Amino acid sequence: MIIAIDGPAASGKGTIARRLATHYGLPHLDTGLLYRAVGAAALERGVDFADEAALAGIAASLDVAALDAEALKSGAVGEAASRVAALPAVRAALLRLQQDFARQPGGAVLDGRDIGTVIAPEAPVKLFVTATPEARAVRRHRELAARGEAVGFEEVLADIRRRDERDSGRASAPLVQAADAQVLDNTTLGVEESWQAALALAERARAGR
Ligand SMILES: Nc1ncnc2c1ncn2[C@@H]1O[C@H](COP(=O)(O)OP(=O)(O)OP(=O)(O)O)[C@@H](O)[C@H]1O
Ligand SMILES: Nc1ccn([C@@H]2O[C@H](COP(=O)(O)O)[C@@H](O)[C@H]2O)c(=O)n1
Repeated sequence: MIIAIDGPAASGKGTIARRLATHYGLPHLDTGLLYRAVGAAALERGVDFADEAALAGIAASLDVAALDAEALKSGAVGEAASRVAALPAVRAALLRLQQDFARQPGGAVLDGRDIGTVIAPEAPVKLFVTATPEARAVRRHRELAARGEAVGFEEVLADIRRRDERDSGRASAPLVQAADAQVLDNTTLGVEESWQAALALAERARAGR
């Protein structure tokens, strides 16, 4: 069974995806980490963000087993990720890897922006997890503060809005709700309530209701 979870930045889709994976005993891929790894490498190596061929080369040679999720979660890397993710050649270089992960025997849980629309449109369970930009900025601000990143709330909110615009407005695999996705708006829900709501929606989709 493939479970596809999409949604904007800091909507809580990763938290839900991890818990669904544990609940159903499925492998999980946070596809945002792939774009973050390309963005981080570009920053580290000083690659021009307009050099699509060089960035696609980095994407094609990613060692997925070596991704350091913790190190890739900084605000600067998130911004770099959303810039490289707008480039069709970068997306093309990461496509097969994600599709193979989704289609492994027994299934998988993937979260990102285009899982239900591009990577695994055949997924029987599709959730689109969202919340207002303000609610998401509160979450991201708290998360960055816990990492020791001293950044103001207004800056985080502006970053969230900029990323929403870039992710939804790009021509290549934009962030968009799949027609057959179930929407979970967790603006007023805490982590536990959001998880319970997601599980109920997943169970409903599994039962074909
Ligand atoms: N319903 C919720 N209420 C409050 N905080 C939440 C909720 N869901 C997740 N969080 C917290 O918000 C932060 C972002 O959550 P998470 O990483 O799951 O979001 P995401 O959509 O996967 O983000 P990204 O787009 O960066 O991958 C985390 O610190 C998480 O613990
Ligand atoms: N399937 C995906 C996943 C991510 N992106 C881009 O990567 C950026 C970082 O993702 P996070 O989920 O870790 O925040 C994100 O802003 C997207 O631009 C993507 O395009 N497709």
